[in-house]
Amino acid sequence: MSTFDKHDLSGFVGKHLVYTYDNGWNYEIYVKNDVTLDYRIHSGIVGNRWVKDQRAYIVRVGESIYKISWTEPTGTDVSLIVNLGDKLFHGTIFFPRWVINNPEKTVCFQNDHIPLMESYRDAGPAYPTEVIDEFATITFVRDCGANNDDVIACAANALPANFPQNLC
Ligand SMILES: C=Cc1ccc(O)cc1
Repeated sequence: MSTFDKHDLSGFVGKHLVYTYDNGWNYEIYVKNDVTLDYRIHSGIVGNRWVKDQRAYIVRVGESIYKISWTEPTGTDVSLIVNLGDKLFHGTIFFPRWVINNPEKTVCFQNDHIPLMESYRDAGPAYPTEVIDEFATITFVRDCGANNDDVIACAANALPANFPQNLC
């Protein structure tokens, strides 16, 4: 029997995190509410891609441990473990083959191009899936409250050079 309320996401909703995967890819997420996240990619094969209002499954699996999973209009599937207590993060990204072949096609503010992303997904090729399975180091965490549209509001290449220090 767990000692915490697995339905209570109040310790996670509103969190804004910046983290770097062990492969060097730098990412950022904002947990907008119980079922939604925004994210921005700073570097890696799809650096400068950003997304708002991605629907996600968000669950609490430990005192300060959460899991976020979703499937994208591109056909990319993602599952993240965020262990706030130990500042430990792990991500698994399941890229369809077409994204690996042409990552630049997904580098945009996705919300403005959903039908295009779905058409790429449907055209494929989907397989073989490329699985990226990496730990990450959380370098920045803050609380921004729920449903704050100012947290992620531009591409990474439009941020000030001192980001995220300018937010403290
Ligand atoms: C493909 C999106 C994505 C967003 C955040 C993250 O940590 C990994 C993948």
